[in-house]
Amino acid sequence: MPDSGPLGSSPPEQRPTPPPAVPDAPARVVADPPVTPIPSGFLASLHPPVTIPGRPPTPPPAPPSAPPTAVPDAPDTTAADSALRAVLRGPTGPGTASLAVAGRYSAPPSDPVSPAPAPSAAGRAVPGLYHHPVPEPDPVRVEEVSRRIKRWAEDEVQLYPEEWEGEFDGFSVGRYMVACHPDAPTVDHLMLATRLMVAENAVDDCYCEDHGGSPVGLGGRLLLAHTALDHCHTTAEYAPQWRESLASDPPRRAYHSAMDYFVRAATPSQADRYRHDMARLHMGYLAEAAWAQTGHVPEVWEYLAMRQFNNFRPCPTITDTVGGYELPADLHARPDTQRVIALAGNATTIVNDLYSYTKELDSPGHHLNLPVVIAERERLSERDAYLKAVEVHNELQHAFEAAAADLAQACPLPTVLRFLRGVAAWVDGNHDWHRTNTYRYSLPDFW
Ligand SMILES: CC(C)=CCC/C(C)=C(\C)COP(=O)(O)OP(=O)(O)O
Ligand SMILES: [Mg+2]
Repeated sequence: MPDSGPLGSSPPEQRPTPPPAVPDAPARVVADPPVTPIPSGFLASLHPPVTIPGRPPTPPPAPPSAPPTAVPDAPDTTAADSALRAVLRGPTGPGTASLAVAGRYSAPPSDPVSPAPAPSAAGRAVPGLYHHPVPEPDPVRVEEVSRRIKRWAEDEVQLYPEEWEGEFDGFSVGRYMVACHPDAPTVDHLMLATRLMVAENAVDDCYCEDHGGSPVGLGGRLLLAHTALDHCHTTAEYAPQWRESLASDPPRRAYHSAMDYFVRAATPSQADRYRHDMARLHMGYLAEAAWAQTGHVPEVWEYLAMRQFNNFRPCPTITDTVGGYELPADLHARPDTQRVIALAGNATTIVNDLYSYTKELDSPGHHLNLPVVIAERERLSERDAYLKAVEVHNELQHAFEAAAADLAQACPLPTVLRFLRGVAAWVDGNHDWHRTNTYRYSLPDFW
């Protein structure tokens, strides 16, 4: 990798072989356009109305028949949301077209607060969950990303044995990443996110969860895998053993290869941002594992703190690399940017807790997720705990949108606005993938 010293660099023979038919060329960073209009009501463009061809707009989903108990679900048209909509719609006027997010905003202009139609793909949204529908992901891109990622998984990193192929296909990572990155300029850019997503899930499944994972010894495995992302700079005597270790199991091969592609497309500070986020993720895995080993059920706030680390954060924070531009490190490091990112990660991860609830109840052991922890710690029925977890999610999602609006007002630079739109697109795409992935998830029977 370009940013590694001599002892840490991968030898040429370990580099992934570019596929022969449609090359996975390294994606390039594209300069951000020099446009600086300050948006009024930027929030609106975070979640533009979704229009599905051939369908008239339809009203928003009806509220759940059993409404949440503490914090009422907010409709899609609150004052804060209106502001957010305007901000994230992006600037208008001469020279601003390139700031619009591709695909996402291609529908004819309409009332920014008009409700989105019912989603076209299968899968029901969690009743009462505050979310924003997304346009159907571009099927041509989905197909191409799906084709390339399978080739990468099978030919470049030998990720899974034959019997796991159905599960790999059922994960639908192509649909996931196309929905989450509507502004990716090319499929090569989408592949950066797709490889990392597959690698992250391989580590979670094989080291932590149901494909051979265990809390026992997890720290050692994670640390060694982390060196595929953050190279080991060691002595001449020991470096070859470290290099060999990177090819020694599917999770490490996947991390190593996915990171290699990513580093070649990212700036050094983007790569380092990703490493930092992955260290956070691994710390979260370790806290979850430690609690599993001792049978500890955390307080709800402690669980939420753990889940802030065992979290999707590394996915939305690469939105600029995948979009072919860079949010400069000093803007990324601002406390208000960090708050936006943390809230986005937290909302998306609680979405996972809600959609994966029944899967996790059926899995071996006592799998913690937010409804389970609330039920146990606050002595609520499973249903009431689940409904409360929906409210927790909604509050996090609203807080994310409010924080994004504040940041857009405080720092209305084009790259900041585009990054905010990218994070919001990731949040919405993540929800859509969970909703539509009926191979993997099903809702409980609480309504
Ligand atoms: C893609 C990525 C960074 C994943 C890291 C953490 C992770 C696997 C999640 C946030 C998803 O949660 P969970 O492990 O509960 O996943 P499933 O419910 O099994 O889909
Ligand atoms: Mg889960």
